[in-house]
Amino acid sequence: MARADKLTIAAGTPGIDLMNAAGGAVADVAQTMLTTSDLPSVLILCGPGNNGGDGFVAARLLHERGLEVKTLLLKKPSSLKGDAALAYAAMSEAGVPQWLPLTPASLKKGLTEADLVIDALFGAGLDRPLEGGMVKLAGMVNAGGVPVLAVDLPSGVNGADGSAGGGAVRAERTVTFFRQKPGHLLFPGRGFCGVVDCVQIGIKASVLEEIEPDLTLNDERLWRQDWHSPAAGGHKYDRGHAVVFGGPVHATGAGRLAAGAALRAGAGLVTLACPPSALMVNACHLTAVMVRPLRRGEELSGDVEDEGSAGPIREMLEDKRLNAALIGPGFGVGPQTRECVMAVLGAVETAVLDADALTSYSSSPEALFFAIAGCRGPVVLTPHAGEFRRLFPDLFSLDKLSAARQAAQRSGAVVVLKGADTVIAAPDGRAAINGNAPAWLATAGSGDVLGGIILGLLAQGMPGFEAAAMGVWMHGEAGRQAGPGLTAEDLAPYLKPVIARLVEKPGQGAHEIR
Ligand SMILES: NC(=O)C1=CN([C@@H]2O[C@H](COP(=O)(O)OP(=O)(O)OC[C@H]3O[C@@H](n4cnc5c(N)ncnc54)[C@H](O)[C@@H]3O)[C@@H](O)[C@H]2O)[C@@H](O)CC1
Ligand SMILES: [K+]
Repeated sequence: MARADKLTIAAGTPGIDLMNAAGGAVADVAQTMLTTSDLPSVLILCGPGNNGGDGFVAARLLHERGLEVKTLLLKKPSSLKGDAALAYAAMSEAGVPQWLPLTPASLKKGLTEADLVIDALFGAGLDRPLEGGMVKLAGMVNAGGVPVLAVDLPSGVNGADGSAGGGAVRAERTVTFFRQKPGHLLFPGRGFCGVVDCVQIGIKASVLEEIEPDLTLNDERLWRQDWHSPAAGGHKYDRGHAVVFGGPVHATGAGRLAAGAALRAGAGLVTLACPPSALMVNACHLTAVMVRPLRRGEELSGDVEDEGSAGPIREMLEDKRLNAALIGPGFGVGPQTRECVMAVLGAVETAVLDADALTSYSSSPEALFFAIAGCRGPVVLTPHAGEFRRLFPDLFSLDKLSAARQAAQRSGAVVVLKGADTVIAAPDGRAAINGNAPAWLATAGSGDVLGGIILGLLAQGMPGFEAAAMGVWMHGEAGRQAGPGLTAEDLAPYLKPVIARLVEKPGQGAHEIR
């Protein structure tokens, strides 16, 4: 954002114009939040930098529009610099009532009188967690029972990574500028933002051509051009033949959920390969998905090395029409699983590794990364936080974005670090943060469906990062469509309307974040 501002200012737009546009947008949203009182009263908390500057602009405009405005300042106006100083001067000139210092006493009184609080304390310039007196003031705002509109970011939230180590102001709405920031999408920051409005203030999208951001919000602009509807004269084999390696008779559901989702996501054919003892139960539940018995030393206990356990997998994958594989869900943890993962990575074009396939490498992650390096096409890892920690113990303490990015670089795989704010990261440094997942998606089997969707997209020939990102997005959309009370079984059918909408919306051009 700092570079976007700088480039815009260098191209001839004065910084104060940007600030006036930003403060104007804040004032507009503030008014939409004030519908009940005849003479609404707005309490504006202004910090020492340009975030405070946006607050001064909003104060001036709301005062000019006849609202009662009260400003509490963290620092004396004489310490203000640049655009913030200009905005303060304009506010004073407009006759906004005299400011007061922000103290627990002035805040307490202000909160009893206000219909709305505008938090313009810290935005993009937050350079450390809130501490001491600031923590107390944020706590008072949060306990005050008055709705809060945050300017750019709720004060205390780090825009770059979503951390909020010292706590933060809890906003009902947040107005941000030009583009959403990671802090609006990543938890815990996201939890403080409320509804986020992203408004345009005169920064041209063309500045991004120079900045070349390698981080985006995960939506169709990222991957739509890499996904194609079936060709009119096409054949099912044009869209790949995916294989899911399923678990033993007591753990068949995960593989079935994944296989069904892969087919629904558009793979031409899907085969579920499972131990012979599990064949009947899978066959009883599946129709369009094919089943195939595959002996893999299942009679041996999980901790016994068995060189031969992966032989049948190798044999099966000699059929080169089987171009994409998923292994891990319900598969079991142990050396046999490692054997099978090695066989898959050595033979198939592209693969998704999930659940037990990841956990089986807890004590030897380097062996997995070595095998990934030897795989012909993209490999996607889909760990949840626990699986991630087992595979990348030293990265777990990092913020989610850095953790996923470093994991992708280290493993050579596309990493989908799952959660309410799933991060998708590629080994080349690109990353996307997902924002469409409803809380209802946190349910048993949901991850198996996600693995299956990504598998289905890979089978169709999509590149790894785009397939993973699109899969995560489709999973979120299906969850939204399925709605409250959903279970994992509901998700695959709800992919149908999601895909229908994508088909109706071909070719994407330049874009603006809403
Ligand atoms: N031209 C521009 O740069 C524009 C900036 N805009 C606004 O400017 C903001 C960024 O302004 P700044 O870079 O001045 O930064 P901020 O105003 O967000 O904060 C910086 C100030 O806060 C202090 N600070 C940081 N963390 C603190 C903490 N934990 N406790 C106490 N003090 C702390 C810093 O020492 C510094 O004085 C954006 O968030 C946005 O609201 C908008 O007006 C649009 C145009
Ligand atoms: K703020």
